[in-house]
Amino acid sequence: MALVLASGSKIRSELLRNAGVDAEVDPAGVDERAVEAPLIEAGFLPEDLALVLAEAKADDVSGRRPGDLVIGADQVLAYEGKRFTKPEDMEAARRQLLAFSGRTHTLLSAVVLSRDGAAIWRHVSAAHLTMRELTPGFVGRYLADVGETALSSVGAYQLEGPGVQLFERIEGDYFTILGLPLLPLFAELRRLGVLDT
Ligand SMILES: Nc1nc2c(ncn2[C@H]2C[C@H](O)[C@@H](COP(=O)(O)OP(=O)(O)OP(=O)(O)O)O2)c(=O)[nH]1
Repeated sequence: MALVLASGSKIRSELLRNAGVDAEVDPAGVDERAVEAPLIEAGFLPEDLALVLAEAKADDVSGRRPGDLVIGADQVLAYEGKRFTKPEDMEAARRQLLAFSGRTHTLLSAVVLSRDGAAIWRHVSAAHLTMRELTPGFVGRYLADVGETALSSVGAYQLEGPGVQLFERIEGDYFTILGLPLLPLFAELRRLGVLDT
């Protein structure tokens, strides 16, 4: 039985590797926008959207890898009742950061374990991040500094990098913010006998 990460996210595979957890990377082939469209229509909450998408990815990969244990994850940003995905381009990233300036947004990170195409464990956690008042000049210099990496994160920042300079307060788990709530995931992997106790 292999442990598999159904994600193309660099940070997610990095977090597992740095934690000494061997997981084979096998990104899911799920059209996230198609999966979520009817759910958004139906008024699903952001945390439920994240869970559904994480489960869709885990089920997609575990369905074609009999017997393997597959980790699916998804992160959604919620702000004033709206859901944000990764910014399309640098201009969208600039607008998004200025809109969040001085306000608090929430990151919801869901993680699901699936085997043989069915979920066996689900978890979602939230973190609340308060940005300090940002000037257009600062945002411009920040984006020039980080470049296109701003587009690989749902909030247009990487907390472990210069993104931390955007914030005045953070409530919640660091790994939830990076996109993979390691502590509850590892507790379940220990319970399943996959990780050493
Ligand atoms: N390095 C870094 N990445 C972050 C941070 N906050 C969010 N992210 C990343 C984690 C995920 O890769 C991405 C959230 O988007 P998704 O959950 O849709 O995952 P993504 O499309 O990247 O990969 P996947 O759908 O799992 O194949 O944002 C951060 O502070 N640092």
